[in-house]
Amino acid sequence: MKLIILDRDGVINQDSDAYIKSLEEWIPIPGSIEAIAALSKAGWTVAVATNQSGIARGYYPLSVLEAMHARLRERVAEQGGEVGLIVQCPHGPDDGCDCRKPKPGMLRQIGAHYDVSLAGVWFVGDSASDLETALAVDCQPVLVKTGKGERTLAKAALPTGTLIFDDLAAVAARLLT
Ligand SMILES: O=P(O)(O)OC[C@@H](O)[C@H]1O[C@@H](OP(=O)(O)O)[C@@H](O)[C@@H](O)[C@@H]1O
Ligand SMILES: [Mg+2]
Ligand SMILES: [Zn+2]
Repeated sequence: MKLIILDRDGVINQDSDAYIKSLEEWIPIPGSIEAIAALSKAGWTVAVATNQSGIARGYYPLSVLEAMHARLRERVAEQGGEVGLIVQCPHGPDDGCDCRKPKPGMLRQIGAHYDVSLAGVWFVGDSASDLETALAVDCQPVLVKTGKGERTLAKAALPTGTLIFDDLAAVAARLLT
């Protein structure tokens, strides 16, 4: 099974240090919707694993988060593709949950959902915690320079073997060649 797992904010849509708090603030990164559609039309299953501590912080309700994910599915479907399982962690940093990245609970949930091994599965993120999450379950860490990606690159050495791309469109182009 061709499975790829994406972080959301900073990879699929623009991110903000003030969180993405409304449907209006949910703005796809140029090329990302098309990349997801192209991958899915080529037989890839595209899943999403996203921290959403804004829920626990009371910045936006679950209904707004669900509206954002419905919009994502809508936009990809308009391009003839589809989005697979979207898993979110609504908890805060102090809630001690098992799903908040860099804990790998969401990736494990995706692997179990599709009944596949996560070994070598590309996990595409923009932050260091995404890369850490990938390593925890033997996924292939992939960094994009969108969102917080440039900051992640500048901050510290990346895990050995991390693949680096400008954006999700470049990730898809590599996988589809
Ligand atoms: O990149 P993903 O996982 O899809 O989502 C990240 C968001 O949940 C938010 O995560 C927050 O981190 P804290 O949750 O406050 O540590 C901040 O980094 C925000 O800028 C960001 O929008
Ligand atoms: Mg992110
Ligand atoms: Zn959680």
